[in-house]
Amino acid sequence: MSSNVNIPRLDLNDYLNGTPAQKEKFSNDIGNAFNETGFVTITNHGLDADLINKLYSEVQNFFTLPEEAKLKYEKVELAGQRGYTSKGREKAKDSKTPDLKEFWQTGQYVEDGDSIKDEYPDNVKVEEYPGFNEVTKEVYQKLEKAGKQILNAISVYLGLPENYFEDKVNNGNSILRGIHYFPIENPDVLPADAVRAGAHEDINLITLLIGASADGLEVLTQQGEWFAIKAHGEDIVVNVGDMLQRLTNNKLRSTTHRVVNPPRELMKNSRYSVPFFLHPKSSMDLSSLDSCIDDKHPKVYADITAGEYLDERLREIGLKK
Ligand SMILES: O=C(O)CCC(=O)C(=O)O
Ligand SMILES: [Fe+2]
Repeated sequence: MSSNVNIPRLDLNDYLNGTPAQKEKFSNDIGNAFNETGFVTITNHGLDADLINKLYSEVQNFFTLPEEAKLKYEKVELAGQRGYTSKGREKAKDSKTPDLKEFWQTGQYVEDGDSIKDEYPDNVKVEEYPGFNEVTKEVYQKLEKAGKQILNAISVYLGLPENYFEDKVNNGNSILRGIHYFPIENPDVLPADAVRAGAHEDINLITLLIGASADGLEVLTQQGEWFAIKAHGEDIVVNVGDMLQRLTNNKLRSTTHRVVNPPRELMKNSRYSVPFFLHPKSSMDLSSLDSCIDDKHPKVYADITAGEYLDERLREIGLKK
Protein backbone atom coordinates (compact mmCIF):
# COMPACT_ATOMS: atom_id res chain seq x y z
CA MET A 1 0.00 0.00 0.00
CA SER A 2 0.99 3.63 -0.26
CA SER A 3 2.65 3.76 3.17
CA ASN A 4 5.58 1.68 1.96
CA VAL A 5 6.18 3.43 -1.36
CA ASN A 6 9.84 4.46 -1.07
CA ILE A 7 10.11 8.01 -2.45
CA PRO A 8 12.47 9.64 0.07
CA ARG A 9 13.19 13.36 0.38
CA LEU A 10 16.98 13.68 0.13
CA ASP A 11 19.27 16.66 0.72
CA LEU A 12 21.83 17.06 -2.08
CA ASN A 13 23.94 19.14 0.28
CA ASP A 14 24.57 15.96 2.33
CA TYR A 15 26.30 14.48 -0.70
CA LEU A 16 28.20 17.61 -1.70
CA ASN A 17 29.32 18.96 1.69
CA GLY A 18 28.44 16.28 4.23
CA THR A 19 30.60 13.98 6.30
CA PRO A 20 31.77 10.73 4.64
CA ALA A 21 28.90 8.98 6.45
CA GLN A 22 26.30 11.47 5.14
CA LYS A 23 27.71 11.13 1.65
CA GLU A 24 27.50 7.37 1.78
CA LYS A 25 23.97 7.50 3.17
CA PHE A 26 22.86 9.78 0.33
CA SER A 27 24.25 7.33 -2.26
CA ASN A 28 22.60 4.37 -0.59
CA ASP A 29 19.26 6.13 -0.12
CA ILE A 30 19.05 7.30 -3.71
CA GLY A 31 20.25 3.95 -5.05
CA ASN A 32 17.76 1.98 -2.97
CA ALA A 33 14.86 4.28 -3.94
CA PHE A 34 15.85 4.06 -7.61
CA ASN A 35 15.90 0.27 -7.24
CA GLU A 36 12.45 0.17 -5.63
CA THR A 37 10.36 3.03 -7.03
CA GLY A 38 12.67 4.87 -9.44
CA PHE A 39 11.74 8.21 -7.81
CA VAL A 40 13.10 10.59 -5.12
CA THR A 41 12.55 14.23 -4.21
CA ILE A 42 15.61 16.46 -3.75
CA THR A 43 16.17 19.58 -1.71
CA ASN A 44 19.20 21.96 -1.85
CA HIS A 45 19.52 21.32 -5.58
CA GLY A 46 21.08 24.73 -6.34
CA LEU A 47 18.03 26.56 -7.76
CA ASP A 48 16.58 29.17 -5.44
CA ALA A 49 12.92 30.16 -5.13
CA ASP A 50 13.46 33.43 -7.03
CA LEU A 51 14.89 31.62 -10.03
CA ILE A 52 12.04 29.11 -10.06
CA ASN A 53 9.43 31.89 -9.80
CA LYS A 54 11.10 33.77 -12.64
CA LEU A 55 11.08 30.59 -14.70
CA TYR A 56 7.35 30.06 -14.15
CA SER A 57 6.52 33.65 -15.00
CA GLU A 58 8.49 33.55 -18.27
CA VAL A 59 7.07 30.15 -19.22
CA GLN A 60 3.57 31.53 -18.64
CA ASN A 61 4.42 34.62 -20.70
CA PHE A 62 5.38 32.43 -23.64
CA PHE A 63 2.36 30.14 -23.58
CA THR A 64 0.04 33.12 -23.25
CA LEU A 65 1.16 34.35 -26.70
CA PRO A 66 -1.41 33.87 -29.46
CA GLU A 67 -1.22 30.52 -31.25
CA GLU A 68 0.09 32.15 -34.50
CA ALA A 69 2.99 33.70 -32.59
CA LYS A 70 3.90 30.37 -30.97
CA LEU A 71 3.68 28.48 -34.26
CA LYS A 72 6.52 30.62 -35.68
CA TYR A 73 8.73 28.71 -33.26
CA GLU A 74 7.58 25.20 -34.19
CA LYS A 75 10.36 23.14 -35.81
CA VAL A 76 8.73 19.95 -36.99
CA GLU A 77 11.89 19.16 -39.01
CA LEU A 78 13.83 19.04 -35.71
CA ALA A 79 11.35 16.51 -34.28
CA GLY A 80 10.41 19.13 -31.67
CA GLN A 81 13.89 18.94 -30.15
CA ARG A 82 14.17 22.74 -30.12
CA GLY A 83 11.50 25.44 -29.85
CA TYR A 84 7.74 24.97 -29.66
CA THR A 85 5.63 21.84 -30.06
CA SER A 86 1.93 22.56 -30.49
CA LYS A 87 -1.09 20.80 -29.02
CA GLY A 88 -1.85 17.32 -30.29
CA ARG A 89 1.62 16.31 -31.53
CA GLU A 90 3.05 14.11 -28.79
CA LYS A 91 1.48 10.98 -27.38
CA ALA A 92 2.70 8.31 -24.98
CA LYS A 93 4.33 5.33 -26.73
CA ASP A 94 1.41 2.92 -26.32
CA SER A 95 -1.38 5.47 -26.70
CA LYS A 96 -3.35 6.50 -29.78
CA THR A 97 -4.60 9.78 -28.31
CA PRO A 98 -2.25 12.77 -28.01
CA ASP A 99 -1.51 14.30 -24.60
CA LEU A 100 -3.35 17.49 -23.54
CA LYS A 101 -0.26 19.69 -23.58
CA GLU A 102 2.00 22.02 -25.56
CA PHE A 103 5.69 22.52 -24.78
CA TRP A 104 8.98 24.28 -25.47
CA GLN A 105 12.40 22.58 -25.65
CA THR A 106 15.83 24.06 -25.02
CA GLY A 107 18.95 22.01 -25.75
CA GLN A 108 22.65 22.01 -24.95
CA TYR A 109 24.72 25.20 -25.07
CA VAL A 110 28.20 24.12 -26.19
CA GLU A 111 30.44 26.97 -25.04
CA ASP A 112 33.89 25.39 -24.78
CA GLY A 113 34.70 24.93 -28.47
CA ASP A 114 33.84 21.17 -28.43
CA SER A 115 33.12 20.02 -32.01
CA ILE A 116 30.02 18.19 -30.72
CA LYS A 117 28.28 21.55 -31.20
CA ASP A 118 27.88 20.60 -34.88
CA GLU A 119 25.67 17.64 -33.87
CA TYR A 120 23.12 19.85 -32.13
CA PRO A 121 20.60 22.24 -33.66
CA ASP A 122 20.88 25.80 -32.33
CA ASN A 123 18.51 26.85 -29.59
CA VAL A 124 15.52 28.90 -30.69
CA LYS A 125 15.08 32.35 -29.11
CA VAL A 126 11.72 33.84 -28.14
CA GLU A 127 11.78 37.37 -29.60
CA GLU A 128 8.87 38.67 -27.55
CA TYR A 129 10.39 37.78 -24.16
CA PRO A 130 14.20 38.08 -23.86
CA GLY A 131 13.88 37.09 -20.18
CA PHE A 132 12.53 33.70 -21.30
CA ASN A 133 15.77 32.91 -23.13
CA GLU A 134 17.90 34.02 -20.18
CA VAL A 135 16.03 32.12 -17.49
CA THR A 136 15.71 28.88 -19.48
CA LYS A 137 19.47 28.93 -20.11
CA GLU A 138 20.25 29.52 -16.45
CA VAL A 139 17.86 26.77 -15.33
CA TYR A 140 19.23 24.38 -17.98
CA GLN A 141 22.77 24.84 -16.72
CA LYS A 142 21.86 24.63 -13.03
CA LEU A 143 19.78 21.47 -13.44
CA GLU A 144 22.54 19.95 -15.57
CA LYS A 145 25.00 20.62 -12.76
CA ALA A 146 22.68 19.07 -10.12
CA GLY A 147 22.05 16.12 -12.44
CA LYS A 148 25.78 15.44 -12.81
CA GLN A 149 26.17 15.51 -9.01
CA ILE A 150 23.30 13.04 -8.64
CA LEU A 151 24.89 10.76 -11.25
CA ASN A 152 28.09 10.82 -9.19
CA ALA A 153 26.14 9.59 -6.16
CA ILE A 154 24.53 6.85 -8.27
CA SER A 155 27.93 5.77 -9.61
CA VAL A 156 29.10 5.24 -6.03
CA TYR A 157 25.99 3.16 -5.30
CA LEU A 158 26.70 1.04 -8.39
CA GLY A 159 30.33 0.47 -7.33
CA LEU A 160 31.65 2.48 -10.28
CA PRO A 161 34.23 5.27 -10.10
CA GLU A 162 32.48 8.45 -8.90
CA ASN A 163 33.25 10.17 -12.21
CA TYR A 164 31.96 7.28 -14.37
CA PHE A 165 29.39 9.42 -16.21
CA GLU A 166 31.48 12.59 -16.48
CA ASP A 167 32.86 12.23 -20.01
CA LYS A 168 29.62 10.64 -21.22
CA VAL A 169 27.34 13.49 -20.12
CA ASN A 170 29.70 16.44 -20.63
CA ASN A 171 28.08 18.50 -23.44
CA GLY A 172 25.40 15.79 -23.60
CA ASN A 173 22.15 15.95 -25.53
CA SER A 174 19.96 17.01 -22.56
CA ILE A 175 16.67 18.84 -22.99
CA LEU A 176 14.86 21.33 -20.75
CA ARG A 177 11.15 21.14 -21.50
CA GLY A 178 8.66 23.80 -20.37
CA ILE A 179 5.21 22.22 -20.45
CA HIS A 180 1.81 23.90 -20.47
CA TYR A 181 -1.09 21.59 -19.73
CA PHE A 182 -3.77 23.85 -21.12
CA PRO A 183 -7.26 24.46 -19.70
CA ILE A 184 -9.79 21.83 -20.70
CA GLU A 185 -12.71 23.98 -21.82
CA ASN A 186 -15.19 21.26 -22.61
CA PRO A 187 -14.43 17.88 -21.06
CA ASP A 188 -17.50 16.35 -22.74
CA VAL A 189 -15.96 16.49 -26.22
CA LEU A 190 -12.61 14.91 -25.23
CA PRO A 191 -11.83 11.35 -26.27
CA ALA A 192 -12.34 9.14 -23.20
CA ASP A 193 -8.62 8.34 -22.96
CA ALA A 194 -7.34 11.92 -23.37
CA VAL A 195 -5.09 12.88 -20.43
CA ARG A 196 -2.54 15.59 -19.67
CA ALA A 197 0.31 13.07 -20.00
CA GLY A 198 -0.44 9.43 -20.76
CA ALA A 199 1.35 6.64 -18.87
CA HIS A 200 4.98 6.56 -20.05
CA GLU A 201 8.60 6.05 -19.10
CA ASP A 202 11.23 8.73 -19.72
CA ILE A 203 13.81 7.97 -22.42
CA ASN A 204 16.93 9.56 -20.92
CA LEU A 205 19.34 8.70 -18.02
CA ILE A 206 17.62 10.69 -15.25
CA THR A 207 14.93 13.39 -15.18
CA LEU A 208 14.94 16.39 -12.81
CA LEU A 209 11.46 17.88 -12.59
CA ILE A 210 10.43 21.32 -11.40
CA GLY A 211 6.74 21.65 -10.75
CA ALA A 212 5.55 18.48 -9.14
CA SER A 213 4.29 20.65 -6.30
CA ALA A 214 1.14 20.96 -8.44
CA ASP A 215 -1.24 18.00 -8.29
CA GLY A 216 -1.45 15.47 -11.07
CA LEU A 217 1.79 13.46 -11.28
CA GLU A 218 1.34 9.80 -10.39
CA VAL A 219 3.71 6.81 -10.44
CA LEU A 220 2.81 3.17 -10.93
CA THR A 221 4.02 1.15 -7.94
CA GLN A 222 5.34 -2.41 -8.15
CA GLN A 223 1.97 -3.44 -6.68
CA GLY A 224 0.28 -1.96 -9.74
CA GLU A 225 -1.33 1.01 -7.96
CA TRP A 226 -1.14 4.66 -9.02
CA PHE A 227 0.53 6.73 -6.30
CA ALA A 228 0.32 10.56 -6.30
CA ILE A 229 3.63 12.40 -5.98
CA LYS A 230 3.61 15.59 -3.99
CA ALA A 231 6.88 17.50 -3.68
CA HIS A 232 7.42 20.19 -1.02
CA GLY A 233 7.59 23.78 -2.31
CA GLU A 234 10.69 24.19 -4.44
CA ASP A 235 11.92 20.59 -4.16
CA ILE A 236 12.54 18.81 -7.43
CA VAL A 237 11.53 15.27 -8.31
CA VAL A 238 14.25 13.07 -9.79
CA ASN A 239 13.51 9.80 -11.57
CA VAL A 240 15.27 7.09 -13.54
CA GLY A 241 14.82 6.97 -17.32
CA ASP A 242 15.05 4.04 -19.73
CA MET A 243 18.71 4.68 -20.62
CA LEU A 244 19.83 4.22 -17.00
CA GLN A 245 17.52 1.22 -16.63
CA ARG A 246 19.16 -0.41 -19.69
CA LEU A 247 22.66 0.41 -18.49
CA THR A 248 21.93 -1.21 -15.11
CA ASN A 249 20.04 -4.20 -16.54
CA ASN A 250 16.88 -3.18 -14.60
CA LYS A 251 18.68 -2.70 -11.26
CA LEU A 252 17.55 0.94 -11.37
CA ARG A 253 13.96 1.22 -12.53
CA SER A 254 12.46 3.54 -15.07
CA THR A 255 9.02 3.67 -13.53
CA THR A 256 5.84 4.31 -15.46
CA HIS A 257 4.24 7.66 -14.59
CA ARG A 258 1.49 9.93 -15.88
CA VAL A 259 -0.19 13.30 -15.31
CA VAL A 260 -3.92 12.94 -14.68
CA ASN A 261 -6.62 15.48 -15.49
CA PRO A 262 -7.86 17.58 -12.58
CA PRO A 263 -11.37 17.20 -11.18
CA ARG A 264 -14.01 18.82 -13.40
CA GLU A 265 -14.26 22.02 -11.37
CA LEU A 266 -10.51 22.68 -11.84
CA MET A 267 -10.27 21.78 -15.53
CA LYS A 268 -10.20 25.44 -16.58
CA ASN A 269 -6.88 25.93 -14.77
CA SER A 270 -3.55 25.54 -16.53
CA ARG A 271 -0.78 23.39 -15.07
CA TYR A 272 2.91 24.11 -15.75
CA SER A 273 5.92 21.88 -15.19
CA VAL A 274 9.55 21.97 -16.31
CA PRO A 275 11.37 18.64 -16.61
CA PHE A 276 15.08 18.46 -17.47
CA PHE A 277 15.79 15.25 -19.36
CA LEU A 278 19.47 14.47 -18.74
CA HIS A 279 20.86 12.72 -21.82
CA PRO A 280 24.42 11.59 -22.51
CA LYS A 281 26.21 12.24 -25.78
CA SER A 282 24.80 10.16 -28.63
CA SER A 283 28.01 8.07 -28.65
CA MET A 284 27.46 6.64 -25.14
CA ASP A 285 27.28 2.84 -25.15
CA LEU A 286 24.17 1.76 -23.23
CA SER A 287 25.20 -1.93 -23.10
CA SER A 288 24.38 -3.20 -19.62
CA LEU A 289 27.24 -3.05 -17.09
CA ASP A 290 28.88 -6.44 -16.39
CA SER A 291 28.47 -5.75 -12.67
CA CYS A 292 24.66 -5.73 -13.12
CA ILE A 293 24.55 -9.11 -14.91
CA ASP A 294 24.68 -12.46 -13.08
CA ASP A 295 22.81 -15.78 -12.93
CA LYS A 296 19.89 -14.20 -11.07
CA HIS A 297 19.89 -11.17 -13.37
CA PRO A 298 20.55 -12.37 -16.92
CA LYS A 299 21.16 -9.71 -19.54
CA VAL A 300 17.79 -8.33 -20.74
CA TYR A 301 18.59 -5.71 -23.39
CA ALA A 302 20.39 -5.70 -26.72
CA ASP A 303 23.43 -3.43 -26.97
CA ILE A 304 22.68 0.01 -28.42
CA THR A 305 24.12 3.53 -28.33
CA ALA A 306 22.26 6.47 -26.79
CA GLY A 307 21.88 8.11 -30.20
CA GLU A 308 20.34 5.03 -31.84
CA TYR A 309 18.03 4.50 -28.90
CA LEU A 310 16.80 8.11 -28.87
CA ASP A 311 16.03 7.95 -32.58
CA GLU A 312 13.93 4.79 -32.09
CA ARG A 313 11.99 6.33 -29.20
CA LEU A 314 11.25 9.68 -30.90
CA ARG A 315 9.57 7.73 -33.73
CA GLU A 316 7.44 5.79 -31.23
CA ILE A 317 6.12 8.94 -29.55
CA GLY A 318 5.22 10.59 -32.85
CA LEU A 319 7.78 13.41 -32.84
CA LYS A 320 10.00 11.91 -35.57
CA LYS A 321 8.57 10.62 -38.86
O1 LIG B 1 4.39 17.38 -15.71
C1 LIG B 1 4.81 16.52 -14.93
O2 LIG B 1 4.63 16.60 -13.72
C2 LIG B 1 5.56 15.31 -15.47
C3 LIG B 1 5.91 15.40 -16.91
C4 LIG B 1 6.56 14.16 -17.45
O3 LIG B 1 6.49 13.10 -16.90
C5 LIG B 1 7.33 14.23 -18.72
O4 LIG B 1 7.26 15.26 -19.41
O5 LIG B 1 8.03 13.26 -19.04
FE1 LIG C 1 7.92 11.71 -17.76
